[in-house]
Parts: sequence; C-alpha cells; structure tokens
Amino acid sequence: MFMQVAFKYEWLEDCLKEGTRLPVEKYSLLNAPTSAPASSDESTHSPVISEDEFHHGLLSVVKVKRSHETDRSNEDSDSEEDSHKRKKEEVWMDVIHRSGKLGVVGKSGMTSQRDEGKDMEIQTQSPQSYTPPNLNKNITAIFDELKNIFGDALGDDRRSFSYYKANSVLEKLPFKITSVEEVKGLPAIGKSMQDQIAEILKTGKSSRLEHFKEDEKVRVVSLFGAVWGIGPSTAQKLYEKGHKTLEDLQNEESLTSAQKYGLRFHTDINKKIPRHEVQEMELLVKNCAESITPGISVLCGGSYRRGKALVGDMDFVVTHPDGKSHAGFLRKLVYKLKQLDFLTEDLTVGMDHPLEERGVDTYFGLCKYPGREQRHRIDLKVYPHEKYAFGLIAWTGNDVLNRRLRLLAEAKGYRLDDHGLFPVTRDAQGQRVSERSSGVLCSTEREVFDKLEFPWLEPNERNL
Ligand SMILES: Nc1ccn([C@H]2C[C@H](O)[C@@H](COP(=O)(O)OP(=O)(O)OP(=O)(O)O)O2)c(=O)n1
Ligand SMILES: [Mn+2]
Repeated sequence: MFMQVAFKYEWLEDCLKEGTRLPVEKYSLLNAPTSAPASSDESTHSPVISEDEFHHGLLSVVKVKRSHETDRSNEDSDSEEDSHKRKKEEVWMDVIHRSGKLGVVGKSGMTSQRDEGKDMEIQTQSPQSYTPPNLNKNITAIFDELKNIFGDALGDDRRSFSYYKANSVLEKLPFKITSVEEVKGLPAIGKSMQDQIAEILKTGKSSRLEHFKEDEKVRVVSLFGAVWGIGPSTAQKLYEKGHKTLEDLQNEESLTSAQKYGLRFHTDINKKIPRHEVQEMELLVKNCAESITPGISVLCGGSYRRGKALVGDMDFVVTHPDGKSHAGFLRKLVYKLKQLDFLTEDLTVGMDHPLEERGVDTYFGLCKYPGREQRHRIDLKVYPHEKYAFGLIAWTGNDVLNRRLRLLAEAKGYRLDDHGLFPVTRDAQGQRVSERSSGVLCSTEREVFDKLEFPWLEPNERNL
C-alpha cells in the first residue's frame, strides 16, 4: 500500500534497478525516514518530483507525426514563453535527464558503447534492444488515443504532449497500477491525469475519450489527420467537404501525390518495423551507398539508433568525411535504391544543393523490405561534414532530448538546430538574430553535448 503521495525520484530508479516495487518509506518526502535514510547531501542533489514543475520542465514538445506539415525550424517559435520558464527548466533538467536513464537501468545489463577518439562519429553500432515492459497498457493505450486526437485532429499540441509525457512515465513503471495513490507525485502525472487514471482504473474507460469517439467530427478529423501528409487543417477541410472515411478520400482530387501515397499505404506505414529488419535494410543502404561513393558514412538514426525493438520508420543520416563527396550523392543513391526496387514512392524531395552552399539534401519516401510489398517510411538526409554531428543528434532524438538541448542552447545565448550551434546576437532593433555563418565547430556529437555542458548520453540513453 502506498501511503505517501510524494517521494524521491530514486524510488522509481531503484525499483527499475531491482525490477520490483520497493517500499517507499525511505524515499518519502513527507515523513522523516525512520530507517536507512538517504543522506541529506543526496537529497539536495536529488530533485523531488512535483508534477507541476515537471510539466513546465518539458514544455510543449509534441510527439505527433506532423513533421511533414511543420517546419521543424519554426518549432521554437514560442520561445518567449520558453524563456519565462527557462529558469525552472534548468532546475528540472536533472530530473528529466534521470528519467531518460530509467529506460536504460530498467533493462538490466544494458551497456554503453563508446566510440571515442575518432575524428567523426562514424559508427557501426548495434545498441541492445530497448524494450521497457509496459505493465500499464490499459491506461497508456487510452492516453495514446487522446494524444493522437489532440494532436492530429484538434491541433492542440500542448494537450497532446501532456498525454505523450504522461505515457513516457507510465510505460516505464515497473508495476501495474492498481490505485491512483501509486501515481501521485510521479512526474507528468498532475491532478487531471490522476483523475483520468482513477476513472480508467474504476471503469476501464475514459469518459473524455468516449465523448470524443461519439463526436463524429473529432473522429473523422483525427482519422484523416493521422494520414501521412495530412495535418489538422487539411483534415478539417476534408471533413467539411463531406468526407467521412478513408475510402471517401480516395477520389479526392485536391490531395497532393504525397498525401495520396500516405493514404494508399496508410496501414503499411503505421505498422512498426522489427529491429532486425531495419538492421538488414540499413546494411542494404550502406552497401549501396558504398558502391557509389567509397568512404561515405550511412547511419540509421531515430528510434532504431536509440535501440528500440520496434521502429516506426527509418531516418538515415549520411555524410562523407572528406567534406565534399556528399554533394550530389543523394540523387545517385536514390536512383540506385530505386533500381534495386527498394525505394518505391517519393514523398518529398529537396536535393542537389551545390557544394558551395553546404546545404542538407533530403529525401522522404517509401520503401519495401526485399521480397515484400509492404511499404515503410524512409528518410534520407545528407549533411556536409561540418554539420553532421548536429544532424545526427537531431535525427537520433528523441524529440524530448532535442527540445531540451535547444532550450539549453538558447539559455546559453545560442540557437541549436540540425545545421549547427549559432551564437545569437541582437540587431539594431534589438531583435535576436543568429548568424548562420558563424556556427560553433563540433565534429562529434560528444563535442556538441560538451559545448552545451549537457551530460553525455549514449544513443540508447536518449529515450527520455
Ligand atoms: N517533431 C519532431 C519530430 C522528430 N524529431 C526528431 C527526433 C526524432 O527522434 C527524430 C526522428 O523522428 P521520428 O518521428 O521518426 O521519431 P523516432 O525515430 O524517434 O520514432 P519512430 O520513428 O519509431 O516513431 O527526429 C523532433 O525533434 N521533433
Ligand atoms: Mn523514426
């Protein structure tokens, strides 16, 4: 039985380490510990979890698949708000950092792989699988639906993110929740989440979700919004045109060709890819790339690089250490991968930046595992050597870490994105400007972490 409503974060960490639910007494914040007290020194370094503060700590990173409609570079446009909360953020950074470690300690024996002393982080790594057991699917499945409804249909990224971060805590818990008392005091689980959890525990359902399911507009708009290439505003327009089902959309002329592919392969794209298949496809792309330009570096980032057992899509990050052979490479790679019948449909393409521009070439498309017709989403991004470390961090994620790093950079007077780390100055009007040409030089991910004074995380430790 859980009597305390607030206890130290180490409780969660230790539970995960032990693989069992430990008594909370010695972690209590309300009662003075009677036995085996944590040293006072330790408690000063151990942030206490308060939902509200944790909430502010994470802000509105949204894990919704809308990157194709959203310019990632504009993601931080709410930086005014962010700056108000930055102070609090810094305090909570440690908490969040710890929460990232949870998944790692939860999987006993997971080790770090280092690849130090290299000029560039060109690594062939096979991180061990990251598969935290989710003992609370009865709750997280409902929250996941609500996350999608708020994100895909209602465009309410803030609420969507509340469910996303609540789930990222709940799915890592080493026990099945039987009473709402057990989640009080956990990060990201505030009063509203507690009430919803209590309701789910009692009735097996969420009235909020049931209400949405009864609302035809919400149901239809979130269905459409979940299609690759269709965002909340297009989804709403399609609903207003009278469409009700995905079949209805098949004859809709106004869809772009990418949206049509998104629709046609909707079921395929939504299926997660087993890790070992990604590994094989990574090898296929690597071999193909090497046969075109020897020495080229190809790495599959995203959740695969973070060690997930099931992967949503493939995010390839490519560069060439010589600083020039990357230019024009993507077109050749795409051509050859199509010849191999691996790449099948183009979604969006932005390539052929001339060498002098030092731009990033991108290809978003669909591919298939050799011998099968099922499609998967694939992104290929080619970075010039000097931007590579930044691209690799951005496309490895996860998005919570990306957000944290960006906010931290901002607090230190920089702007961070997948192209680099740029000092921010003020122009004559007092507006913040960052000069693209004067970026900080970092040739490895570790140098970027060091520059930001963020504790180093191996890729498999980045599931925050
Ligand atoms: N709004 C977003 C979307 C993505 N990313 C970054 C972090 C992600 O880890 C990476 C790849 O994006 P994905 O949507 O492919 O996410 P993952 O690879 O992490 O998960 P999965 O593909 O398994 O769904 O890009 C981000 O910072 N912000
Ligand atoms: Mn991915």
